[in-house]
Amino acid sequence: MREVCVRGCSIGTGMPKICVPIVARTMREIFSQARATNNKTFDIVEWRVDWFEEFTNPDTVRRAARVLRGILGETPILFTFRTKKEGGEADIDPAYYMELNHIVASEHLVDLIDVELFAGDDVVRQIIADAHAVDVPVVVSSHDFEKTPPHDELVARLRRAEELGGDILKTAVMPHNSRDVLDLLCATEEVSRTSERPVVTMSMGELGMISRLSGEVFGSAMTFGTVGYASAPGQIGIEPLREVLELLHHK
Ligand SMILES: O=C1C[C@@](O)(C(=O)O)C[C@@H](O)[C@@H]1O
Repeated sequence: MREVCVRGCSIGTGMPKICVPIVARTMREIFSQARATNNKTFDIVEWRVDWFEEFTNPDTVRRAARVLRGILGETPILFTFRTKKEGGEADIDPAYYMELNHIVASEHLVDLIDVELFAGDDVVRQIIADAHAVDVPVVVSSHDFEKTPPHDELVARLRRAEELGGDILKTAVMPHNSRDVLDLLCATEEVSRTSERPVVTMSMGELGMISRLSGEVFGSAMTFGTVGYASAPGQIGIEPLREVLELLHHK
């Protein structure tokens, strides 16, 4: 399916969906960042749990997820633990990575989960199997905060995410020149045209900002925008983001 639907939000059709990251260290910050999104127009919230200083306690994670749900209502929640080597704030033991994802998916505390492609095939397969058993779709993601790998490598990573069973295929990379941005856009166009799954890509930093705006043209189904707090370089506020997405929207 080229479309993934969560709480009525279709990822893979129409305008790219806007996802707002929550990058909070404490319960209080989770509360205030979530509240700040109320009355704003966007589609999905990504809870970047690697920022949460109590992520090692599953009960606190459960409690925080319930707080989020209480504030966000029907807004879909994407649960993401981003490890340091992929640009995140913390590292996690693979067994606990699997356990945490299993808890939030099987208890339906969130609507989508993110698993890192480079966590290793066995870990990725297990997390996907657990999530699919309870009908929770999985984003399989990869990141390079240093550079943009060559076109063929970008395509290979997205295809591998699909082979492993990912429902959404995602990659974020850092450009050093405009050619790198074009490579990312080319790979996005190619995979989105030929794969069975929605693709989400971004070229980071200021140079790559165009890729966060042009998803509908080149085949990226979701884009990350901020309500005050960015989780990666090059993200812009959701209001200007939405204006440009609407401008570029075609039926
Ligand atoms: O993987 C991604 C994409 C991202 O790195 C970006 O560049 O917008 C932001 C992260 O929060 C998210 O998990």
